[in-house]
Amino acid sequence: MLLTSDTPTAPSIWISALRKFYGDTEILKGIDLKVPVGTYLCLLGPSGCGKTTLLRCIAGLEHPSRGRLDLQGRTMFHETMPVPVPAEKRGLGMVFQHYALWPHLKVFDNIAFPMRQKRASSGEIETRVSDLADLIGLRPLLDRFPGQLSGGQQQRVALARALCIEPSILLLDEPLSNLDSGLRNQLRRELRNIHDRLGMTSVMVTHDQDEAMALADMIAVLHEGAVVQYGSPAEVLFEPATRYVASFVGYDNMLEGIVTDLAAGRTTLDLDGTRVTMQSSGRFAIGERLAIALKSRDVSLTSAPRGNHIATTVGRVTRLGSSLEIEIRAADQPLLVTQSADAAPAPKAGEHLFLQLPDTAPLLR
Ligand SMILES: Nc1ncnc2c1ncn2[C@@H]1O[C@H](COP(=O)(O)OP(=O)(O)OP(=O)(O)O)[C@@H](O)[C@H]1O
Repeated sequence: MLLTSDTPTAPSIWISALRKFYGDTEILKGIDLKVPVGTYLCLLGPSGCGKTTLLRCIAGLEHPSRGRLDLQGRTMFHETMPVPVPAEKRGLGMVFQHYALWPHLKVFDNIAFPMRQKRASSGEIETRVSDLADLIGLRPLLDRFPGQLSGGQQQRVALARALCIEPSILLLDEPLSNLDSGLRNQLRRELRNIHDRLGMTSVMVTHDQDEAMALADMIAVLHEGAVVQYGSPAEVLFEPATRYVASFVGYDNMLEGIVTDLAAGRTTLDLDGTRVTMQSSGRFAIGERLAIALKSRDVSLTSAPRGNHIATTVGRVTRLGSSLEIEIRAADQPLLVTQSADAAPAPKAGEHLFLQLPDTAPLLR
C-alpha cells in the first residue's frame, strides 16, 4: 500500500512494516505505528526489546532494513530509496541518557551549538538561547561549564540544546535514568510541561512503567522487537493486551480458569469448582482457558466475602517494611496478596479466608 502522508492531517510519525536486522538477527520485527502530531509517546519495554534501536531508526542514526518511515509527512526511509534522509536533515531534537555536553564550552555555547552549525545569526541565537534558558530554568547557569553543574542541570542543558533548533519531534532515550528519584519526578513534570507548551511530538524510551504512565499520551509496549500493545496509559494499565503486557505493568498474579458462560459484557469462569463472573468485553469461547490478571496490592482477604470470591488458605506471611506479603493458595494455585501491616487483623498461616476478586480484573488468553 502506498502511504499518502503529505497532507495537513498526516501523522507526525508514520512507521510501516519496519524491520531491522543485525546480521541474521531480526531486532525489529515489522513495527507499525501512527503517532498524531503533539503526542507524547513512550516506547516501553524491558532491556533488549528494541526500544533504542527503534528510536535510533527514527533519528536516522540507524537505518532500517525494510519498511517505511515518514516524519511530518516526509518520507525519511523507504526500502526502495537509494539513500535514507540523513539524521541532520530530519529536523529532530535528541536527548540521551548521557548528556554528552561539550566540556570546554559554557552552557550558553552548548545550547547554541546546533544553531551555530546551521549558521544562525548571533541575534537569533541570543534570543533563542535566552528564551530557552527562561523556559528550562537555566538563566543563572549560562556562564558555567558543564563540569560545574549537577546531573539534573546538565540534563536540562542537553534538553535546551535539543530544543534550540525548534524541532517538531523530540526524541528522548531514557533521559531521566541517571537522576535520583526526586529530581527525576521534577524533571518529568517539566518535560511534560515543555512538550505541551511547545506543541511538539515527543518520543521517549523508558523501561519504567510508572514514568510512561505519568508522562505519555500513548504507550507502545515492545516485546522482542514487536509492538505488542499501542494504546493510552489507561488502556495499557486496565486492558493489557497480553499476559506479557499485564505482567510488565504490574499484574503479578495470574489466576487460571475455564470459560463456562458468556453474556453481554460478562464472562463466567470456573476456577477449580468456584464460579466467578467478570466484567469483560473480550471475545472468548466457552471451554477456553483464561487468566484473571490480578495485582497483589489490589486483591484482599476477608472472612465476610461479597460478590466474586474464592476460598483460600493462608500460607507464609512476611512483613516487608510497612506491608505484609501473604502467600495463599486459591483454586489450587499459588497467589500473592499484599496489604498494609497496620490493617487489622493480620492473616495467620493456616487460616481459611476468602480472596475477594475485583470484577473488572482483565481476562487474558
Ligand atoms: N549494533 C548492534 N549490533 C548487533 N546487535 C545489536 C546492536 N545494537 C543493538 N543490538 C541488539 O539489539 C537488541 C535490541 O537492543 P536495544 O538497545 O534496541 O534494546 P533496548 O530495548 O533499548 O534495551 P536497553 O533498555 O537495555 O537499552 C539487543 O538484543 C541488542 O543486543
